Amino acid sequence: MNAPILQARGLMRHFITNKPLFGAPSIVQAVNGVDFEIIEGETFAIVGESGCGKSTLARLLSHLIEASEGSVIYDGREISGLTGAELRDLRREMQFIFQDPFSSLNPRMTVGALIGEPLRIHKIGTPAERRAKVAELLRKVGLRPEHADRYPHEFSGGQRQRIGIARALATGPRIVIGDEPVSALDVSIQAQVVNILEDLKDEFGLTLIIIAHDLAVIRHVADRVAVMYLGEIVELGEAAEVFAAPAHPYTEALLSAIPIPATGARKVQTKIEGDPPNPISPPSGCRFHTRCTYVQDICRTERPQLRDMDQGRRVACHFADNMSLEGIRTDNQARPPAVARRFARYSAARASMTANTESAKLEKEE
Ligand SMILES: Nc1ncnc2c1ncn2[C@@H]1O[C@H](COP(=O)(O)OP(=O)(O)OP(=O)(O)O)[C@@H](O)[C@H]1O
Repeated sequence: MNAPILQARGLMRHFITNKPLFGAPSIVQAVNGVDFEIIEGETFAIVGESGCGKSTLARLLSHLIEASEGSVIYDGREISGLTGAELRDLRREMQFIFQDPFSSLNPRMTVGALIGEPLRIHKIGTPAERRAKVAELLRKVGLRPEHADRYPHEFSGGQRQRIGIARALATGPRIVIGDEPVSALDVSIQAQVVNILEDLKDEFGLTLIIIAHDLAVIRHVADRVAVMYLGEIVELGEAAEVFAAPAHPYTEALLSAIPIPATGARKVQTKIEGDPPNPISPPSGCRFHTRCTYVQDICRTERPQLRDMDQGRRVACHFADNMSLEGIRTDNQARPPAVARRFARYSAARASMTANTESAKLEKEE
């Protein structure tokens, strides 16, 4: 059974901006209290519109920035307390792939130096071993060892992102976080790069966290998906099932904007109008109520909690109930085998976490 490798608990990050609103400093609620766990070996996607807090969440998970409140637990340890060797281990074990392959690679370094740099920083191997590792990684991402002597500008966008992937894999990480890893690339090569990432994930036994504003990018690769709106998670569940039957009106609206592959047409079921509200002054009640087709009075005043529904799904909506999940197969037998396996793994991990939390509570009480 795979255990949770990363957990967010009541995670919050607020920024104080320099632009005062009515004379007082403004506070941007970039991430506003999120709870979830990522299971070792899964591909976990975080999706939502631009500005909803995805990148801030990724930076919190990897301890690149401090949380305002709440905690991140990596492999059973709270990361805010890590220092020295433990912090270096975390940096080695958790690597990033950035959005823009044009600006994220230093143009003055050769590809070999770029891929080998994390090995040098972490003092892994001799120079000869590092060169051999660079050659191996170049092959793994579909490039050639002789490309090590060239410079990033000699490569296409897709090739540069492969170089970024090779660099991320150099230190043998356990978790790779791709922050919009393909959104700067031509649509025709996005799938290639995502597939390489997925293949390498299986080969190296990685846990993959993919951040995307475009659901089409993660549709075929994510095991589970967390949908964010204005700093909060509004829906979380098995990707195949969230895609088949979205329970939150925002997820439904996001999905309706995905082009239908055969025709390129957009399947418009639910309209999502306007831009997301400003996270400096988010709407009261449900943050999505100003754009929700199904809005009711209660949505304007009471904030819905993220609650457990059927089949590991968690949803924050006053009106999401089991009815909206009726399209989902209820018995594990009827699921496609891969989904059934992942679901079993996830349910078992959740059950063990709940049991651990309960026994910790009991110990505390005793
Ligand atoms: N250092 C910062 N100081 C002030 N505000 C910030 C800072 N970093 C992020 N924000 C604000 O926090 C909110 C969330 O930003 P974030 O970059 O995490 O969103 P995102 O979903 O990743 O968006 P995008 O896809 O456009 O990068 C935005 O309103 C952003 O302007």
